[in-house]
Amino acid sequence: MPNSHPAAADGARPPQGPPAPDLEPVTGGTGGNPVPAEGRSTRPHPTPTSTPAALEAHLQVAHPHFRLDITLTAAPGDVVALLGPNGAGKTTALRALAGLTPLTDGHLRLDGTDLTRTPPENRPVGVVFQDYLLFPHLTALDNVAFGPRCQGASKAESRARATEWLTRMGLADHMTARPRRLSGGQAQRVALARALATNPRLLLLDEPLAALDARTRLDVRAELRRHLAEFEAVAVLVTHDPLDAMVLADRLVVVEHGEVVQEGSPSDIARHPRTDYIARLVGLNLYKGRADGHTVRLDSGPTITTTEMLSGPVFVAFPPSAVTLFRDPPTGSSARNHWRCEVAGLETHGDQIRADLTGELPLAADLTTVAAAELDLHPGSVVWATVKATQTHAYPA
Ligand SMILES: Nc1ncnc2c1ncn2[C@@H]1O[C@H](COP(=O)(O)OP(=O)(O)OP(=O)(O)O)[C@@H](O)[C@H]1O
Repeated sequence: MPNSHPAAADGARPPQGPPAPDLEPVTGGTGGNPVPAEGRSTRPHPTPTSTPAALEAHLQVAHPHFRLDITLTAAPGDVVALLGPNGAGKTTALRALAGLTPLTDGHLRLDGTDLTRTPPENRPVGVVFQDYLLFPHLTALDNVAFGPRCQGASKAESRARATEWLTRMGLADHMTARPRRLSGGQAQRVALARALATNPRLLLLDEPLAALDARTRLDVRAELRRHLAEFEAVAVLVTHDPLDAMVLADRLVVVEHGEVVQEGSPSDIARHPRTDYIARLVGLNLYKGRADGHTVRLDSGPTITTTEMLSGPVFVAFPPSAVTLFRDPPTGSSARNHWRCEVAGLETHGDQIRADLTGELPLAADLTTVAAAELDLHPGSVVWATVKATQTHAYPA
């Protein structure tokens, strides 16, 4: 989130004021995105050495109290989502890709061209910022035409390209509207058109749907998915929202504490989470232990019976919906797994109640409001949690 950084220590900031619509063309340009005016140069884009877009980056950034060290690679047409908790370093990574935050070490290659030291305005990169950063005094058309114009296209050619992109985005009737007259979803599409109108080889999107209300978000998410599927170069998006990541991206890269903790397809990550953060994100209870046949002894002591036959270090996961709670120690239950727990908290989760349980095995359990009332659950209640072996999923750690 560019505007939430404690200090623009690297000199990157939103535009100080709108450019004149008939601005003299400046050669180069980061997707027509607002880059620091003082950083503009007249050098053209570096010429790619091969046609297909491919990202290969090792991003190392050292801030006073934070260190980012991640490797990112992407094939042409890939949509990669950087997912992670607050402060994980997602925005820092995105800004490093855009050249807005300099690398302390590492490299960035796009289509085989080394861009490590290329200033932002000379990178073939388009950025959609979280709050879009549209020029408030320019029409939608001029906002989008700004990028091609900066790249040296004539005024007529820039406007023609902007018209084409806005039409593709379903905004033909809003060409002359200024940003304040656009809805959130429309402004998002103008920002996307502005980034795409320069034919970027790398498209960066920072929390692209965060500024939208829930209803608009649903529509814009589906639209954005369509546009990203058509985009033939590399797209990297940053998000907190697992749904956005799963819907929009082919590959997720989960970042925690400035490092990549897991990457893979959305379904692989959902099935095999490797950290607590990811497990919570996809709504699973996750434990680490050592398997010996069908029994997994957790590092914290208790055992879980699973259907998989494994040996050595493993993860075991099961959803909160797989947990059944009893007030008394279960006797007739067919579940092989039962643990004594204490209710630490209760919260509404959709039309269910989610119980946060502590004890020999900390876990989350979902139950209906009727079941919660029958069990007379409240913080401090002692309950027995059971899970069938068939509801667990074990995989090598
Ligand atoms: N210019 C800067 N100077 C010093 N520290 C910075 C700077 N920019 C970011 N940081 C620090 O780097 C860390 C990572 O921040 P970053 O914004 O990249 O995280 P994030 O994953 O995008 O988080 P969020 O989801 O909250 O936006 C934070 O601790 C932040 O305070």
